[in-house]
Amino acid sequence: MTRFLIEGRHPISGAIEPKGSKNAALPIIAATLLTDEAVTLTRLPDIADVRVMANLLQEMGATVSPITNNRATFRAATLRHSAPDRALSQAIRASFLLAGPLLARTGSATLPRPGGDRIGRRPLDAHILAFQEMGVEVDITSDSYCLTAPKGLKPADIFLVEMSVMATENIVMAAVLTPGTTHIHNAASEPHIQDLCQLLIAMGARIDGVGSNVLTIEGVTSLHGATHEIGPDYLEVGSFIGLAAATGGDLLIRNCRPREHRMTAIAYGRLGIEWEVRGEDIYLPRHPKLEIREDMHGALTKIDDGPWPAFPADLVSIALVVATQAAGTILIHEKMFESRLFWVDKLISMGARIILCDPHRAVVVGRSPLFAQRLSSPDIRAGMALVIAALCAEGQSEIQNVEQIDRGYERLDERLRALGARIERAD
Ligand SMILES: CC(=O)N[C@H]1[C@@H](OP(=O)(O)OP(=O)(O)OC[C@H]2O[C@@H](n3ccc(=O)[nH]c3=O)[C@H](O)[C@@H]2O)O[C@H](CO)[C@@H](O)[C@@H]1O
Ligand SMILES: C=C(OP(=O)(O)O)C(=O)O
Repeated sequence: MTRFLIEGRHPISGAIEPKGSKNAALPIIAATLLTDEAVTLTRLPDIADVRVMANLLQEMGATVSPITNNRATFRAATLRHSAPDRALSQAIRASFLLAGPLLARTGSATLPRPGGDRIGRRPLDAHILAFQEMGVEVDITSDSYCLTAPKGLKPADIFLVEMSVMATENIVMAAVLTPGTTHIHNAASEPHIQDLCQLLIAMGARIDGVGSNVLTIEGVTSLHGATHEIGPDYLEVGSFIGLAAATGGDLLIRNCRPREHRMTAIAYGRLGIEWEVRGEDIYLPRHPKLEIREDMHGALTKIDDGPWPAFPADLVSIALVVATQAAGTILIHEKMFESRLFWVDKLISMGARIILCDPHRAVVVGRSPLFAQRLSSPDIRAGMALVIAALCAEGQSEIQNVEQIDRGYERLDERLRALGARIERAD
């Protein structure tokens, strides 16, 4: 089990560039199955989840070049089967994104229950119900989903039962090769969904409404190869902003699409964090003292999450750890995942003053001096939040199960060392 050894209380300083978005790269790799031609991806994050997804494609018969300088080429000239490897599928949530492209290309897909972060129930109902509207026959057992479209996929006027990110992506990928017009209402619209749609359009797909909650897809008979640059990971950017602010550092984040951070600026503003937009860069000055901003009339403020463009669920753990370093009191309300906040007991063991009211709400009383601890990373974002806590804490902390962090952040230790952090990797 890989560990990080972190010595706290050394502010970071310097410049960093975000890697490509994990949550864009994963559906985009799945989308390369929609053509028999080559698709080249640049700014592809070299992270564990991407390698698992690439292995899943290879095992089905696609060729995948090694990832070199964040660039790789995928080609699914022929496919040997449509039942992705069980063990690999169970390692990542995004394996279920193979369902849409496999149904469109081969008329069938057999997948186990996917893996990924254990942060709540994480239903797949929105995917399955929408596939059924497209004519897919579904056989669900306790641990697998067998999907078949014996008469081919049919276009549909779909209203998703919830604004699910991966369900939207799966249905878009199924619909681009389905003759006729498919509408997806109540579609999710996160930057990674927009990124997937841009790749599909570059491959010849016809999609209207990108970035909105209603997508209209005119099916085409075939898609062709393309070269596509993946967008910067706004979750990595939000994590770096939180890390720099909490440790009292200053940071220039290059080439990070500041327009994708307007809601994060509002939420982080409640923690006293402010930054300058410099073209495509964000400059975060040193914040000698973070102070939680009260709402009008001195009311206690809150940070809560929701589907885009609301504050992203994947930044809730980061906001929570930053709040422990800001003077004042704040409610953190995680509305989407039932079990995402349970890791706060680890922060409490480091000295943080937090009341976990119920699985969705935590009250943080800030400015706690944190003390080093030996901790295990429960999921990607809580793992990153623990790294931030350790960088703020007095003494040397050990964070175990770094494999979770490596799923989503490329070479985090090396990149933070370049900013002055005292962090080492150990086996
Ligand atoms: C590979 C990938 O892209 N994973 C992301 C994707 O997961 P994923 O696509 O699995 O997440 P979903 O959008 O389906 O749902 C996330 C959670 O939010 C709940 N929900 C969703 C929509 C809604 O309107 N109301 C509601 O309560 C769902 O029941 C679920 O518990 O989106 C999540 C939500 O942004 C992110 O945390 C994950 O990092
Ligand atoms: C929840 C996350 O990822 P996944 O959906 O891949 O488990 C995440 O990126 O924070």
